[in-house]
Amino acid sequence: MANVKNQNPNNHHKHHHLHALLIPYPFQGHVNPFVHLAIKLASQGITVTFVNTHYNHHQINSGDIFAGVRSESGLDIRYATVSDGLPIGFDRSLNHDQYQSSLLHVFSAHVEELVASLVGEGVNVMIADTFFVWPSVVAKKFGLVCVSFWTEAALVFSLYYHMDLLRIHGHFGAQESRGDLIDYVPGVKAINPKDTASYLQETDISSVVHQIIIKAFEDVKKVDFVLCNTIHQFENRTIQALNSKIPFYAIGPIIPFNLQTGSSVTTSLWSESDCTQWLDAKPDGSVIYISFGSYAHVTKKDLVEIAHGILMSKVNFVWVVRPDIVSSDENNPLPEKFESEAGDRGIVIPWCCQMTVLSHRSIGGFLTHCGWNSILESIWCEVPLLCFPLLTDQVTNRKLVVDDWEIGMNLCEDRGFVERDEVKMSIDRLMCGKSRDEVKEAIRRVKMSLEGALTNDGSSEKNLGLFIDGLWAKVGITNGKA
Ligand SMILES: O=c1ccn([C@@H]2O[C@H](COP(=O)(O)OP(=O)(O)O[C@H]3O[C@H](CO)[C@@H](O)[C@H](O)[C@H]3O)[C@@H](O)[C@H]2O)c(=O)[nH]1
Repeated sequence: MANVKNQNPNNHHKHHHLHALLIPYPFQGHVNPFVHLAIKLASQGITVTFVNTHYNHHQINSGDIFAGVRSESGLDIRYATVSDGLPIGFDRSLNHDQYQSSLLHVFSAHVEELVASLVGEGVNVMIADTFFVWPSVVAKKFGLVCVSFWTEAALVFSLYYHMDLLRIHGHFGAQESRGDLIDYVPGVKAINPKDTASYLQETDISSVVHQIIIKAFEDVKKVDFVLCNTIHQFENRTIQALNSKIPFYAIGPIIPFNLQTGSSVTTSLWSESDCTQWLDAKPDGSVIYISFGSYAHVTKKDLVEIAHGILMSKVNFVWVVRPDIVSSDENNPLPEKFESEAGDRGIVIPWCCQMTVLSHRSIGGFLTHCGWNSILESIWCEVPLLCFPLLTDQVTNRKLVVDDWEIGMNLCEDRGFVERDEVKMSIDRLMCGKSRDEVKEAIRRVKMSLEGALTNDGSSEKNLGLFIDGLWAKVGITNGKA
């Protein structure tokens, strides 16, 4: 299995034992990197207990998701489930705010019960998603070292971390937000407020998501370590500045490499369609892959414009149209004759194994909502991006991809206005325009940085080592062994 190393027999800490409890925010874009972090840590000889919610466990429908990895590679990864506070049949997509409220107010009580039952098994570290509002409290209660895992870019972390500064300057939480550049956040080069996470741009900051973010970023100031799914080379200054406040380790990219070598952990919350045979029949680089991730909704109006733009462009496509992409009570959001008009040029599927699709030789572009995992996976597969950010960090990720790294293009210049002619033109530009070669070249360079970070003396591998040393030191102290 790629990226999985054997336990190091010379580990100078062999007399102790680390056992980490990993608790992802229960969304696909968080579960995926947590699963691969679990494998990474277990490959370093750490015992891991991975926690899925009952609901996600039920959706994944594959029993103990680590059974295969355990038997093939002997990694000590255990699996536990916990209630998110709602019945399994509850429609979490349709009732987003109730779901988030349950995670905000109820989830920690269930987590505490689980942790209480596991401390007897030697759990001494908790690695929880930064979006949770309770990690430092729960960790303290059970005497665990507390680690926060941030599954987005360090830039986004830094802006949330400095919300108080943004507030003082009137860039967050003001009745009328300022439009001038934000040029005072340590380690962050001047940024247009329009490029910050959508939640930072909203004037009403009383929503449940705002309550979560505000509380979560108070809590993260009390944890022992932060891990981030980025690389030093991408966000050097931002990471350095954060490091002066909190031990912050860039250990990315954490993506499903194992899919390329056959051994895998099932994480998909929807069942996957296999389109490999269809892709096999298409010429190299001729297909655009389209997906808007697992979380965001798209309006029917925008979806219809995109559909027409795709038809007009004449390129081949694979389009993931999640069953709830508009809303789970809207069954068929695409224009009536879309699939028949597309004919053999394209397929529409509810979900797929994204890494398998992206790494197929026929894929030449990715129309994406700019979820952070999608960006890392696309870079890894050297697939240029067409950006259609919808909300949250996706807005900032677009800036990184298009303006800073130049590895992608905008779908629409005005984010609020999607129009079929512009969609067609953008798809054509990405797939066969003059600037395509430059974008391809840039993405190759960025991919090299990602690869470099993962070599033995690469920055992410070094940071992982430093983090684990830090864990040992902390566990030693909390165990009174120093
Ligand atoms: O058909 C599909 C579509 C997606 N994926 C996978 O699902 C994950 C999606 O993650 P991401 O691209 O980050 O998007 P979201 O699901 O939208 O993720 C949420 O979480 C991310 C960070 O954790 C944020 O960057 C996003 O904005 C937020 O919406 C990726 O690993 C994809 O490989 C599949 O396997 N099959």
